[in-house]
Amino acid sequence: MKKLDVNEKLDIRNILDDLENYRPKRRGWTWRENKEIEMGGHKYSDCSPALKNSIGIPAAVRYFENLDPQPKEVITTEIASGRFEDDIRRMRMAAWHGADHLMVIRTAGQSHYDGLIEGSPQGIGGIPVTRKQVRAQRKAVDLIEEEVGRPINYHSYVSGVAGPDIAVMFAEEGVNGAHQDPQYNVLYRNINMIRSYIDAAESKKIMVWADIAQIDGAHNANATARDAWKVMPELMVQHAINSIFSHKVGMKKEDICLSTVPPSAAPVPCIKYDLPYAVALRDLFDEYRMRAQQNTKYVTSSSREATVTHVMNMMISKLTRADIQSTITPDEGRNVPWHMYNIEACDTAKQTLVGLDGLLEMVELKKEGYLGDKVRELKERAILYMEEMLEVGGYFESVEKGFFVDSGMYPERNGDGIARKINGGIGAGYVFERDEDYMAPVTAHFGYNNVAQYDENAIDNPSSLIGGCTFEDPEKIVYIDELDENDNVFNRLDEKEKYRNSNFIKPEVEWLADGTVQVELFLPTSSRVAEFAAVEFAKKMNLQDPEVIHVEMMHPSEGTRVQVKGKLDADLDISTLEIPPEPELMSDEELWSEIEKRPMKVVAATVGEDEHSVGLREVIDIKHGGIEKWGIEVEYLGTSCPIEKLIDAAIELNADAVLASTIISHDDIHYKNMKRLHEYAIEKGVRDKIMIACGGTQVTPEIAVKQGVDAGFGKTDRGIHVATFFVNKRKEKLAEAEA
Ligand SMILES: Cc1ncc(COP(=O)(O)O)c(/C=N/CC[C@H](N)C(=O)O)c1O
Repeated sequence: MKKLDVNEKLDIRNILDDLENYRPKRRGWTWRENKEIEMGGHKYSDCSPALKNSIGIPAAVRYFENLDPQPKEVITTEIASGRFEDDIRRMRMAAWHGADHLMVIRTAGQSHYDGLIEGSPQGIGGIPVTRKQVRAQRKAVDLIEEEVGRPINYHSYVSGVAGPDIAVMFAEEGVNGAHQDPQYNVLYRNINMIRSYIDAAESKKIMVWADIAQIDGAHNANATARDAWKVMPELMVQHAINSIFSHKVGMKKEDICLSTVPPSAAPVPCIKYDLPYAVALRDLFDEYRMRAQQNTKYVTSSSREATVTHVMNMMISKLTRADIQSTITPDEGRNVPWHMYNIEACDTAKQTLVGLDGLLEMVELKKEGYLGDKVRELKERAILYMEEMLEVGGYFESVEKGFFVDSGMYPERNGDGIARKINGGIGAGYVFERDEDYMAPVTAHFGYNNVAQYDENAIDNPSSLIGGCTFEDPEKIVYIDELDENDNVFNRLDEKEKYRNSNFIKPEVEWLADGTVQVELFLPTSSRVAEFAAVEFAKKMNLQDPEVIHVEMMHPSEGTRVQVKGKLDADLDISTLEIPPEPELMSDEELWSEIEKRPMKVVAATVGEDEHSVGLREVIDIKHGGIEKWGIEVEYLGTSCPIEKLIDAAIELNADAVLASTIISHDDIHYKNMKRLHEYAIEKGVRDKIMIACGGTQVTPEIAVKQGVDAGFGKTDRGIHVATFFVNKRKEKLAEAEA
């Protein structure tokens, strides 16, 4: 497979080529290396080696030459739009933003499929996890990890009625991580508990063979409980059940990850619940891995609010321990996640974890007082819970009695837990004892397997009886390409061919050319009215199927913030765009040495009858990277400065340049002022000695230059642009003078 070129989009058809013969490069999970690193002149204590290619957070790009340190925690993003071919593109974006754990949500209800599904049907709320789609994504991720320079863990779920089948396929396809917790089947998918535990033993043994890291399902109780913090005692019990069960099946403790969610969120005083719980959990399970999941229970349609909740969740991770920091997209409360929000979540995780680097070298958790007492109390509640489970006869009986997800905080009970019958649920009665002569010639098979009846020497290697099973001999895998001639990736690719690797683009949020855009409005009316008004405005903007996705009251009558999504039925041929060349910007070092070598003086003012000063001050002052930052001397004449005064001052001070700002643009007065500056400098006989640069929020550089001045600067230009221009222009004039 050709390596990815950063300037070329991932070619999905290439990925699909010869998929039958793709074999995974490796098995097993990869943890990040945690070491002290030095980057950009800073020392980091809790980070891991940087990437070969990556995109730092916006501040890194703008102020720190893309300084992009990677926290020691593995960072997860959950991706599954329903079209795996579009998920692959998002995976590449997420990897560049620091994700090295790509978790693929399964399509709605896949837990109830009683066998593997094949081909590439489109999913709902996730992708149908099929061999072809897993293989295509793992193959693509091989290329993506080459591009960013770090192994990436590919992950999905081993659960549901076809759990063991999924486990075998994951082992064959080189999947690196999986959720596996029989309690999930029982409580949330009503699959028979005996069946679930038998399947789990088989699945876990297969995962052990494949070195697949396991994540449990305790977080689901958080999401399901009435008040999430009320299930803290039982969450520790759930973790214990799945962890020790997994270990007894043969799983290494460092591959057993507890999926732990800070259970509460503001406006509840969340750290008072979340921190004691996080400490208690890590005290009890110090030999296991922590997979810190972010709170999804109290997420609303406000992506800002979700982000703040997630930052507080990561404060908990940093104050205690997280081996995996799993991110939830901040828009989870309103959409199936969009590209941009997966990336926001990754950036939030990276920014927070790196920003809190070294926290525990400066801050210590109190063992006594409120925290110590709560930690102890939670542990006691958990132990009592387990003791009562034993009293009633064990796990199955306690589930039947509705122990789990009761809305009371144990030992308080409200009797509203999720009860399941030991002999009820899907798959009940479908567990059979293996016959005396039962034998399966396969690797990593749990339980009774009478291999000896055929060959005493094959007991530890049953598949040697058939020359190896699919684990040893992947040629034995039966690869099915497609089953449905309509619902498959090839049809979807054809449908969007116009926009694949072409000059045509359309806006999108999750699928190529899906046309979806989001508009943000402030409407000076009540929330109820704003909701309906926003839809009308969206229609006026030619958006089809407009739908309000977020309403936030600023005041009952003064105003409302509304976000609307809709489809824009328009595309663009980018080859028709007139894109001016990017200005070459000089680096700080170059500018400092140029001005040190040859000082520069500039006279600046806001000209005409214009009192605006902020923009010009931003371009001058050191504070926000103004031209004084590089040693340029500026004589500032203030606002409403006559044209003549500005040029006369430049002459008197023997200045190299004049910098004029004009915000007011009525009747094109800003361009008239520029023309006047140019002409007056000629009248005074100094035009060739003085550089003239003019700027303002309404200035279009190309039009400014037509007035005779040397350069125009618009609203996106900053001090660096002006300083670079002055230095380069002066060099040009000196060269002309010497010629
Ligand atoms: C132990 C277990 N098995 C299977 C599934 C999913 O399985 P179906 O949806 O196909 O039933 C889940 C789901 N958890 C939610 C993911 C969450 N966003 C997370 O990051 O953990 C699970 O926890």
